[in-house]
Amino acid sequence: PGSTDDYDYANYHTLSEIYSFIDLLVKEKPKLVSKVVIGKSYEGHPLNVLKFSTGANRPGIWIDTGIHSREWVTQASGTWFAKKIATDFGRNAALTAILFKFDIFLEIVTNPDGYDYTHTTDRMWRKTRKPNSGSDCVGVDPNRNWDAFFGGPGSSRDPCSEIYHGPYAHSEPEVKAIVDFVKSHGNLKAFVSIHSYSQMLLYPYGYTRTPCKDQAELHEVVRRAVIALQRPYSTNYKYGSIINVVYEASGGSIDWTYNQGIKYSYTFELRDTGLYGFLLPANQIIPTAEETWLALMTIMQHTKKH
Ligand SMILES: O=C(NO)N[C@@H](Cc1ccccc1)C(=O)O
Ligand SMILES: [Zn+2]
Repeated sequence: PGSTDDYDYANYHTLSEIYSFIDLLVKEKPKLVSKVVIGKSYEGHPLNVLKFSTGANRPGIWIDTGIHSREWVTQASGTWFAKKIATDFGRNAALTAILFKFDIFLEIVTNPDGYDYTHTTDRMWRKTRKPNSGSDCVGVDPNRNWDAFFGGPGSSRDPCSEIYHGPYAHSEPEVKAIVDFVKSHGNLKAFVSIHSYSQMLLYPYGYTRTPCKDQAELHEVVRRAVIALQRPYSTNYKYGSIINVVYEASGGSIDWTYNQGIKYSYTFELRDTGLYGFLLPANQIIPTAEETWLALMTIMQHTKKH
């Protein structure tokens, strides 16, 4: 399309269509939006991060979608978030205030090789697409590859497993690129990783039942975020720590970011609760993105106040 106004937010798109959207948004809003390439995927696709910034040396808020490639409503929601931020800046007081205090970094296609593969070959692909030496099975679970109790329970050493943790922590270029970005930026105040499905809003830890030190505060934030999310379409979310609400999982991204000192580390599990699962109908993209945005605004406003 000639403009991001004409992009079809109510449909799923290919990798190249999303890359074109990203470049178009940067072209339309050069003062607010820029593209930061934080690395390359195994197959050589650029790891594109949209940066929304109103000035230099701001603390940052990170949002990633699509780390698991089959979770298509997340990349679609990420695209909608990008347009929402660009549209609301200067119009919505709360979002404008957030952007005067924080940069927002949004990685829409966090696993491009896997995403392309779900379009061409296997719609249900979850992992990266790097071959595993000594195995016919391809790919590592990018949400088990982080240096947070790496290789622990709730991950697998079997390259054929959907939760294979990889040969070593940060072995996957898609993960290493974010790790390096987080470390080099050095001033991220919130880190949100968006998955589907189950309708849950989660905070650390996944690898231990020991409550994280900020558990009370994080729980209060997600409680309020879920209430905000519920308003438009009465979508009900469960919330709490990963291990309590979902299952034990080691090597997860937000456990690592939390241990890096990024207190406001959260994972979303978007719609639905299993009726369609990963194959969520396209007509639910916009409602899902709209309700999720309300929860994200709650999280970002809390981050701004503390
Ligand atoms: O993949 C999904 N849902 O998409 N479930 C997540 C659950 C989770 C979330 C956060 C940290 C660890 C584990 C997973 O990676 O297994
Ligand atoms: Zn996932």
